[in-house]
This record gives sequence, structure tokens and C-alpha cells, in this order.
Amino acid sequence: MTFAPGTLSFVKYEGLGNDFVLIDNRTAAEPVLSAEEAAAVCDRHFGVGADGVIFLLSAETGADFRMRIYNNDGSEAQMCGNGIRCLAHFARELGMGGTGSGYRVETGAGLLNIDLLADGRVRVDMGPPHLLADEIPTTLAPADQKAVAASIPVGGVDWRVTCVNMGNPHAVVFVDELATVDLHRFGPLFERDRHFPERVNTHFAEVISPTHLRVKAWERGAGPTLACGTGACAVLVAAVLNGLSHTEATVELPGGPIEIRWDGATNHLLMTGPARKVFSGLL
Ligand SMILES: N[C@@H](CCC[C@H](N)C(=O)O)C(=O)O
Repeated sequence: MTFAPGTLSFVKYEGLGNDFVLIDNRTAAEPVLSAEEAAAVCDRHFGVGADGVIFLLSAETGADFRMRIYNNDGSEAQMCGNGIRCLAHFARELGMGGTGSGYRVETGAGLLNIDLLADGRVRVDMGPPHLLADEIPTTLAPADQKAVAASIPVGGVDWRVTCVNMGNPHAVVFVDELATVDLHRFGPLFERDRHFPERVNTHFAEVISPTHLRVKAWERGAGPTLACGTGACAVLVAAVLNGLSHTEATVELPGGPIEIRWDGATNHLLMTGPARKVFSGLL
């Protein structure tokens, strides 16, 4: 720990119930908390309680700032959709000047543009989806091919899974009735299945209509969360690839709805949703 107890300030934010401890880390090049400390802070009984810790760092390549995230098990992820919306409001709260009505952010998924909308929501250009098995990564298809509706036996059930990387890896499974899926049984089995060498975020999805998808997520390194922004993008992409939805849809998560559009001109995913400050404190 590189700070005296009771001196490191944090702000707690949530995006659709996916909650984070946010730290202004601009005075140091590396996160001020180790992976173990981040996991301890996330503990819901002995810590602040959160799905992850997100650090706002100075940019390295001329963007407005840089983002790094630890899941609540202490593993580092490349990107977080709900978290980056929270970070947009946090940067505004810190009085940071930006680019136009938002910011340009360096993430593990590349340079992303975020916009604070007049109604308080945040729109994020999440970049393009990566679909080749090698890019996920998964061994469910040959390295240079997509894993779309690929067969995978998990927990004694033969599932059909579509894999999408949004900076981080996602497996999407379409089911007839979401209510019947035992998330706590199958989520951990998918996360550590041998076909996903970097583990995987898993989403069970029901198609309500071509513009309305309902989803439950089991996140890599965080377990069941109320929402996953990168996952919502992955679900829309998987739905389009399987001929199940339009390129623009509302993705309904346990924490609320989020709007996702797969833009044909740029091949980028656009995510629009809320972010809210909950409280602040000192660690
Ligand atoms: N909740 C996030 C994703 C956080 C990272 C994920 N658990 C991973 O390890 O890839 C989101 O909103 O995108």
C-alpha cells in the first residue's frame, strides 16, 4: 500500500447496478492499489463492496486520460463498459477538460470516445467487435474463423455458444427461457472451461423481439453482476450473427436497460446508458 491509512479518497459509482470504486490515480503511473488490495476493497463484507476498482490515470498517448480496471477477484480486465460511463462522470466531477462534450480514453481495448449527453446518460463508442477464434481467445473454432453457434458441452449440457471480443472475451448463449437458467451453476463452469484460455464472461440471452434482448451475466473475475456493458455489446453482435436481432436493440439486464447499436458504416458498437455517483470516502 503506497498511502497512509485514511488518506486515499475514492468515489463509489454504479452503472445499472454494476458498481465500482473509482480512484483518481493521476499522480502515479501505476495503480496505487495492488491486485490484492483492490480485491479487499471490493469485498462486500470486509471492504467497501464493489464489482471492481477503476483507476483514472494520466494519458500516455495524448488522450484525455487512461483507464485501468481490476475485477473483484483482483484480476485485471482490458475494458469495462459500465465502468467507463462512470469514469466519464468522475472526470467531469474532477473538473477535467475534455474533447468536445466528452473525453478520449486509453483502455485495454484501444482509444475510445465517450460523450456526456444532456440527459445525464453517457454514449460510448466501444470500437469494433473482434470475432476470430484467435482474437477471443477460444479453441472452439480454427484460429482464423468465427465461433458462431459452436457446440460446447458444459456441466453435462450441450450448449450453442457465439464468441465475441470487445477488448475482453465474451461467450453468448441464446436460450428459450432465461428464467430457467441456473446462472450460479453454469456461469463458473463456462468461466473456467478449457476452451477459453483467458477465462470468459458468459451471457445467457433470451430474444424477446428483434429489438429487445434479455440477459443474465456471469462475469470473469466478478461472478454474477447486475449488468455488463461490454457484454451487452457482445450479445447484440451475437444476436445479429445468428439472425436473431436488428443491429440496434435494447438489452435488458437485471440492473436495467441499455441501448446498443452496431453501426454499419464504422463497424463500431455504440453503447448508451446511465452512470450514477453513490457515495465518496477515504480508504
Ligand atoms: N462489467 C464490465 C466488464 C468488467 C470486466 C470483465 N469482468 C472481464 O474480466 O473481462 C462491463 O460493464 O463491461
